[in-house]
Amino acid sequence: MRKNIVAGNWKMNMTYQDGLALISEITNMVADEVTGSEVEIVVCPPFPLLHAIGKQLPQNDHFHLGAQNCHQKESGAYTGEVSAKMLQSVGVEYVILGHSERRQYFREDDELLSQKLKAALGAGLKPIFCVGESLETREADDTNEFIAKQLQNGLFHLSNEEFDQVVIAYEPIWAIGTGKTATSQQAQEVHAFIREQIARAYDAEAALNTTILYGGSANAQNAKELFSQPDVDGGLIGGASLKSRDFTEIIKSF
Ligand SMILES: O=C[C@H](O)COP(=O)(O)O
Repeated sequence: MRKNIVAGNWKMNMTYQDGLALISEITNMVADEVTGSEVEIVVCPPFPLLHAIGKQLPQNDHFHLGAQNCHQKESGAYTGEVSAKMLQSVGVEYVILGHSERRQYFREDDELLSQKLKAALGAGLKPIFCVGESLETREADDTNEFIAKQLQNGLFHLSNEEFDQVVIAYEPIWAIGTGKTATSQQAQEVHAFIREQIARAYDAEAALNTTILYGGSANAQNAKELFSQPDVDGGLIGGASLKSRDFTEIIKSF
């Protein structure tokens, strides 16, 4: 079901104490703003903070807990890893998969991501699946081809029922953490293209019902313009999700 979502990806930031202080500020600031609105806020802290942050989230339809990664297996001898089932057991509802930082630094490829998607869905989690091109790809005018391939190889093997649970995040790599945001027109073009690809792989209804978020230097100043685009359903926010005032402003941008 298509929704307006603002997801905060804290990445590898925040100690336990800092995280609790941040979430308390966010929930206090946001409380009145979201009453009557339909926006979903997904908070994605690092693993050690998940349970405690989940406990601090108001028990209403607006706040949801997300993780930043999961392992592809359900359990076993995988030292240092965390399974989707473990995440689900501490109240996690969403999990970010295919983030460009994981593709780049941890060599996660389409094959592995396909397995992670299955594991997440099998544990009842909703994947936030990231796609996005490098600057080189954009400058070579290959953005659409690249995104189509990421969707085809990483995501479109899912059944209709599985795909129904997925949120897509378009995150141009050149815009992540660089302060260089895609223009609202650039974001809209790619989001519309992603919807076309979904319609081809599944059907028009699936395309219409999929939530597609934009990520990459989204902030309190540009969120309104980005979110006003017809195919942009919200944002996956990195840096600005670590500042309560900025994150609240972004949430208010719908
Ligand atoms: O997951 C979030 C994205 O990577 C965007 O990060 P950013 O808002 O710091 O550019």
